[in-house]
Amino acid sequence: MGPAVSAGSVALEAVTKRYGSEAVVAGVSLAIPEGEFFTLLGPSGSGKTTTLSMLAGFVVPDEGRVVMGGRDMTRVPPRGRGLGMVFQNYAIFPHLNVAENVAFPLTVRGAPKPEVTARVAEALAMVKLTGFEARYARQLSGGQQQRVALARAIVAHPKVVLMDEPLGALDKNLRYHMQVEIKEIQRRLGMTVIYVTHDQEEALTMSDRIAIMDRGRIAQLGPPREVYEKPDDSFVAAFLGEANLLRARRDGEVVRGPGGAVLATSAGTPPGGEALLFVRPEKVSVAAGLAEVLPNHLPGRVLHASFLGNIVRYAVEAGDGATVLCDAANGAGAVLHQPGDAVTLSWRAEDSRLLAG
Ligand SMILES: Nc1ncnc2c1ncn2[C@@H]1O[C@H](COP(=O)(O)OP(=O)(O)OP(=O)(O)O)[C@@H](O)[C@H]1O
Repeated sequence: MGPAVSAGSVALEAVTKRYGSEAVVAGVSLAIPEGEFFTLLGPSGSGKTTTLSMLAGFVVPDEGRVVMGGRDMTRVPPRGRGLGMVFQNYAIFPHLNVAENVAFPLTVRGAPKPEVTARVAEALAMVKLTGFEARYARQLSGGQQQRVALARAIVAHPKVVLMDEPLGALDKNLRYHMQVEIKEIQRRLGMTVIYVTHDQEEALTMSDRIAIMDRGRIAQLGPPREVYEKPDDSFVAAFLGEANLLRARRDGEVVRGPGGAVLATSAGTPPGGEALLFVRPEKVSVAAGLAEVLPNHLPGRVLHASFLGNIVRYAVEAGDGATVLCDAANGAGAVLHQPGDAVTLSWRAEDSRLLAG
């Protein structure tokens, strides 16, 4: 006997999908343990939906295997996979009321009526739609319709739920509420959720791990904080939030940045002399005046100051035409620098990384 395989585990093994000669998913391998909230994040066209569709069974890979709960599912049709699904355009049925919509996955397989009634009530309670049983889609807000879709996805207690931009059509506040609700339901039921989004904040707040996709491949995979703070390359750094990527070069033992300033970094050793120094805007502090030039101190001049409420974002010219973005918290007693002011930028070595140029 091999090791026990949890029913909710999901794996892709070297999966490739081509349309014509183009591989839109190119040799992707993933192993997702049961109960994980796993997100595929990436720009438009990077292969997220195609990857999810291969998990769902709507698309059959040209190469590789799809494995669920230890079973090869590569050629099993969607119905046979026992998954819950919430897709942005997988709308609820207009001719069925809320209770009938939610009951659908159970009624198609002929579940006994008392069980259907009990499960529908339970699922509607979870998405906070008790009392809405008799309504139709046209009598529901966008957020309520998405909740119905969510209730329908979980009603049969699937081990794995796939979600493709389920909150894409909702406004910001509603989106936030639904994010919290989805997370809560996922934890409560111990479901594996595989989630597709191109919204970086959503990915960061909801996920246990994120795979960042770039042109059909996984550029980086890890917990939110790791991919945000320790990007492996400039694509990941720039895609996930704001990033300063300053031209830098190795000069013997030291790294020099804009204006020849000596910069210490914690990690990253690209082979060549040319490199990019990565540091997030919120890790850069801005002080008035010109300080002594030490490692990780750059003299500069404020180009713009954008007041965003809780933070002030500065664009600072820092020599050799480099512009550095710095986010300063608008906390108690915060001093606002003005365009034209001479300032000194600084950050901790461990908050910066040297990436391939
Ligand atoms: N049926 C198809 N025939 C041909 N090309 C396709 C087909 N489906 C997807 N593609 C192409 O595959 C690439 C990946 O598409 P996919 O929908 O997986 O990307 P995505 O990352 O989900 O993008 P988005 O965020 O825009 O939904 C795109 O270039 C797309 O045009």
